[in-house]
Amino acid sequence: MNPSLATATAVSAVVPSESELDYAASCELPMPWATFRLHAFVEPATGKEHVAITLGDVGNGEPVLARIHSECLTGDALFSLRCDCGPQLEAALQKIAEEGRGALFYLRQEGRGIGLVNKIRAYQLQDAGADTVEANEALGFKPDQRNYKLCKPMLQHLQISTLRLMTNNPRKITALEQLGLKVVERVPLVITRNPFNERYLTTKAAKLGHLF
Ligand SMILES: Nc1nc2c(ncn2[C@@H]2O[C@H](COP(=O)(O)OP(=O)(O)OP(=O)(O)O)[C@@H](O)[C@H]2O)c(=O)[nH]1
Ligand SMILES: [Zn+2]
Repeated sequence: MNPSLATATAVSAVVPSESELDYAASCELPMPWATFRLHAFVEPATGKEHVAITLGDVGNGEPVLARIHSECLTGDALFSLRCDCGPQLEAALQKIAEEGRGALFYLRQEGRGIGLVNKIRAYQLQDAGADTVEANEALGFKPDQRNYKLCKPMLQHLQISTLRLMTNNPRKITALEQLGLKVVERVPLVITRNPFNERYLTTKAAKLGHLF
């Protein structure tokens, strides 16, 4: 690689920016199901790094099969059975590969926006009997602190205008529509229950409106 190009790219990633989200770089990402494309973005206000993973021609105007996935280190990377995040991530990438076209947005809003350490505090309260909503509230947080506004510049960058969204969460669709984004279809993403996530999934349906 040309060394002057490497320097220019690295410097541009740290130049202060007033935009909501800056595109940084993209590369090929071979996965077990297909070779996807990985796009990196930086949120100047927080320094958080977000990614989108795409397959096929997502910018051709046709609705895009998409997953907007919130970070869950325990479920996505550490095989935790307390939630359904890891299997949902895998199922979404598999469905996109089956269609040959789609996008997954991996947003760094761990623990429904409260962060990893607070999520572990919430799990500790759940080990003592609280449900997932009560635990957030006991820590002084709303049940769901997430914000999907970063999806807008990511979608614009990828020239995606309409989504067929893989989710069981109707509040996520409402939040996206309030941002002016078009969701033309909800594609369910239901994962097999296990004894460890049973109560969590039941609480999500009863208190957070998830459809299973
Ligand atoms: N605060 C908190 N966050 C959790 C807990 N369990 C999972 N999470 C986080 O919840 C987020 C995923 O939320 P879900 O409700 O499973 O999914 P969703 O994105 O709202 O809905 P789907 O699109 O149907 O998956 C991730 O950021 C996880 O880290 C918990 O008990 N407490
Ligand atoms: Zn999870």
